[in-house]
Amino acid sequence: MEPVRLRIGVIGTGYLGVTHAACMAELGHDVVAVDVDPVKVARLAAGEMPFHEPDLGPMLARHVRSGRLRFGTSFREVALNADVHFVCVGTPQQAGSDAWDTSHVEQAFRDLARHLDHSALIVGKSTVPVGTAERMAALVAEVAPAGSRVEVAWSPEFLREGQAVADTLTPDRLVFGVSSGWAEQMLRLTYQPLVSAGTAVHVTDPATSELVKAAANAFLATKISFVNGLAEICEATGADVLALADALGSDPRIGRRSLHPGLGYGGGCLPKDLRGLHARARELGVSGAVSFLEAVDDVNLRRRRRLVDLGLELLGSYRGARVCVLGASFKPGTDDIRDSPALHVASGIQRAGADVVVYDPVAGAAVRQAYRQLSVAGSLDEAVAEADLVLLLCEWDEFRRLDPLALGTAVRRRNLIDGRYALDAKRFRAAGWTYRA
Ligand SMILES: NC(=O)c1ccc[n+]([C@@H]2O[C@H](COP(=O)([O-])OP(=O)(O)OC[C@H]3O[C@@H](n4cnc5c(N)ncnc54)[C@H](O)[C@@H]3O)[C@@H](O)[C@H]2O)c1
Ligand SMILES: O=c1ccn([C@@H]2O[C@H](COP(=O)(O)OP(=O)(O)O[C@H]3O[C@H](CO)[C@@H](O)[C@H](O)[C@H]3O)[C@@H](O)[C@H]2O)c(=O)[nH]1
Repeated sequence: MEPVRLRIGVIGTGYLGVTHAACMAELGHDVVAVDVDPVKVARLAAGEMPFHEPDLGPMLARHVRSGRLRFGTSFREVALNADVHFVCVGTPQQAGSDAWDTSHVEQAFRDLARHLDHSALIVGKSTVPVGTAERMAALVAEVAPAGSRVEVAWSPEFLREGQAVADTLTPDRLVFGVSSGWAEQMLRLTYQPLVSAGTAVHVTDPATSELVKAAANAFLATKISFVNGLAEICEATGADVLALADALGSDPRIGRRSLHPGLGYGGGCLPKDLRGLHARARELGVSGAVSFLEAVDDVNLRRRRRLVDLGLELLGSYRGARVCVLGASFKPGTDDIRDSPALHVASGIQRAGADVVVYDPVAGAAVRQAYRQLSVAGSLDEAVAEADLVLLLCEWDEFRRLDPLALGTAVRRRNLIDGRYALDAKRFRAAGWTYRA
């Protein structure tokens, strides 16, 4: 089947929206994207990336130059120039509650639908509480101009930051939560090159598709906390958690991926989606059925406290000590510092009286803006100089290559905590380091 050139709208140009918009252009569609942040839109319209994501910059610039990908702030413009719209706005955790804040989603549907006077499909991609698609369909019916035919579907996104382009263009699966054959057909046409290439397509109802996404992230978080709980038993007994994870993960029913122990999960997705699912279950009166999600969250946060305590054990006191934190983003490959475990630990150690200096290969600017109280080094050498304790909290390749001898001459005391099990303990111990993971 020949690829079809569709007119695609993208609402929200954050990590998900920009990736989705550029990849839709890459699949051959004409794309127009809108956001409420005019500064971000101006940068994107000039072909510039507002955040760090490997491989995305050149693709974005190429499609902006060719005119196939456009950015703006006018919902009317998007409504007039597209037939399939993807809503990619943020759904952060509500202040003072575990629930997802869906106000941006509601606003986006409202602002788009009131301009849609033709036949169109609005596809939610944001991660939301189950039942949101149904609510949005009712909202659209209320605000769309009389005579228009606008349908709502939900197709959650599973991309990982740092691999966002590859995950979008070669996903494990596509999930189409639709209420009609027409909506399914529009989504199949949108993703036609991927469907033709054999990507698994799961066609279901919107509510199930919303739950698939929340369940996937809750399951990944559970795997990570499971191995991290065992890491603490290993610490108490001298057992080797990496060997345990390898042996456990080689059972295909369990799998080795997302079973890497360490400081635990952070970012703009896993923490808030786990809590959001639990909060939704509470609203539905079934929270007991997923009560383990609370334990998953507790184990995850316990890892951060445990790391602060471990540093104290090594130093005796944080007062007057210089502590170097390597890595600030929530994982390598991104400058995203939302719910960053590394920065949570860095702030805790600073509050305990240490002089903390943070270094990250790409997230330095974001840290300077959001954590004004932390000092941020411009280079690895500057960060490690005269340190009493080095903490590796995000496993960038630059840190994996650290030479224990060279590092040993830069610091004041050879204390190292490898919060991500990324370094060779034997090499560091042989070079005189007190190494803990
Ligand atoms: N980041 C990821 O890797 C990823 C992957 C899969 C799913 N998701 C989900 O996708 C959604 C977006 O996540 P993100 O990481 O891209 O968030 P983000 O904060 O990076 O981006 C959200 C964008 O939406 C814009 N926005 C807010 N309200 C708007 C409105 N009414 N109209 C238009 N634009 C609006 C914001 O200005 C911002 O640019 C969330 O639900 C998230 O859980 C994210
Ligand atoms: O074995 C592992 C794997 C990950 N992590 C940590 O877990 C967090 C999340 O990692 P990852 O899942 O790779 O990153 P995200 O980009 O947050 O992606 C998750 O969240 C996205 C947003 O919903 C989903 O689309 C993805 O499928 C889902 O993997 C990071 O802090 C990692 O350091 C571990 O500690 N151990």
